[in-house]
Amino acid sequence: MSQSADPYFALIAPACIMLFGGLIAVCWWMQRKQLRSPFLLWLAAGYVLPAAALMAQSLMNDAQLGAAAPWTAVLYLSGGWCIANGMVLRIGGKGVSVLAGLLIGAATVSGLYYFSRVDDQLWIRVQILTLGMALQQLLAVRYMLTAKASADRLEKWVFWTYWINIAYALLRPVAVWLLPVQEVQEVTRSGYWLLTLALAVLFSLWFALGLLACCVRDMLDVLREERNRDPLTQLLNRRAFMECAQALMSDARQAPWVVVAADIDYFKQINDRWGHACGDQVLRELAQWLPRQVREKDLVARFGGEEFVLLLTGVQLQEAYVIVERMRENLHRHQFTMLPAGAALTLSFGLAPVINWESLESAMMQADALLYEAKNAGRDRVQALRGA
Ligand SMILES: Nc1nc2c(ncn2[C@@H]2O[C@H](COP(=O)(O)OP(=O)(O)OP(=O)(O)O)[C@@H](O)[C@H]2O)c(=O)[nH]1
Repeated sequence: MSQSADPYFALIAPACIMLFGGLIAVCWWMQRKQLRSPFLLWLAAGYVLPAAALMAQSLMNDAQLGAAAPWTAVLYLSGGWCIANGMVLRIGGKGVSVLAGLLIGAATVSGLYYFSRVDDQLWIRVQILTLGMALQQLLAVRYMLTAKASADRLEKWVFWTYWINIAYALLRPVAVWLLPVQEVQEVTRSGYWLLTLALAVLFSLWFALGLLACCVRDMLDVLREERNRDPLTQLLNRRAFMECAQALMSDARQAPWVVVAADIDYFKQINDRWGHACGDQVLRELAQWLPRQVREKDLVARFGGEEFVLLLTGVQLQEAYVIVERMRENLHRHQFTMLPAGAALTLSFGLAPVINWESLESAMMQADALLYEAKNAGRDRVQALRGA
């Protein structure tokens, strides 16, 4: 690299790697509030550190390369460890062993120190460093092999390109070794050498591209979730409820359906007596309790205030009435954490059958009207269409 006619030309590869590291760091910044996001910082470091080392080396002459070898190696090896750690955190692991990383690092740097200060051997240094980096990345393999295989194409891309990077890091020294060139200086100036180097950079960027695509996909998922969820309870909001209902009702095998309008009784008194924060906590807890009362394919949404809407799937109105009546009774026995023992919380319900997607809006209006009938009849009761 240092022998290049124009050393600044050699900065292109490390600049590209640095750019990818920077882009991954930007993804981390945008997702930093997500619990899982720190893995992105490790992956960004895994690109930035080796890129910095490669940049520095691109501007060095042979003597400087030898003198700086242990220091630049620390950057390369730390980068390899950061990538492995990021990969393990990404799949939900606790990270790779620091001790193993330090041991590999110490052994590699000692070898490099010897072959730069005691016996200056560029070729052996290159081999030792490549092996050290591959070993750092191999630390993630145990976790990756035990992780559940993902069916997602982007995840597969990231998984396999990681393997390709490790395999190539292990094979590259062998491939170069087989070259019929005796003098190391000739090797490092040969087109073949540069090709193997370019391939290493290419595989690494290919892997980073997959990672970035996953980051963008994850960000879009988060945005979609935020758009679809009620921020207080994390239940579906009205818009998402309608979207999900339309998708559900496009499958006639799921028919018939019943829409349920539910509203907390005297919720204002809870706010007034125990404070708005207590009211919020009651809403959150109720939002966790409601889905447990129905089946997984049923929809549960909060339309605002203390009003919830459910869409029960594959049930006649009579069956739905039994389900909701049981729900109403179960609620009497539920102790809300923020409410004093014995403080009752009740719901009033209105139920209306839904024939198809086109009739959902009118069924929701019927359920709403029935809910207010239930309120007027004394609350804590279930009101369904008479004669249905
Ligand atoms: N804590 C909290 N309160 C809310 C929220 N949204 C609406 N409320 C309150 O819910 C109360 C609803 O009051 P009302 O419409 O009179 O209904 P209610 O007291 O439940 O009486 P009925 O529905 O007639 O049984 C109001 O005091 C609102 O301020 C919320 O997100 N958090």
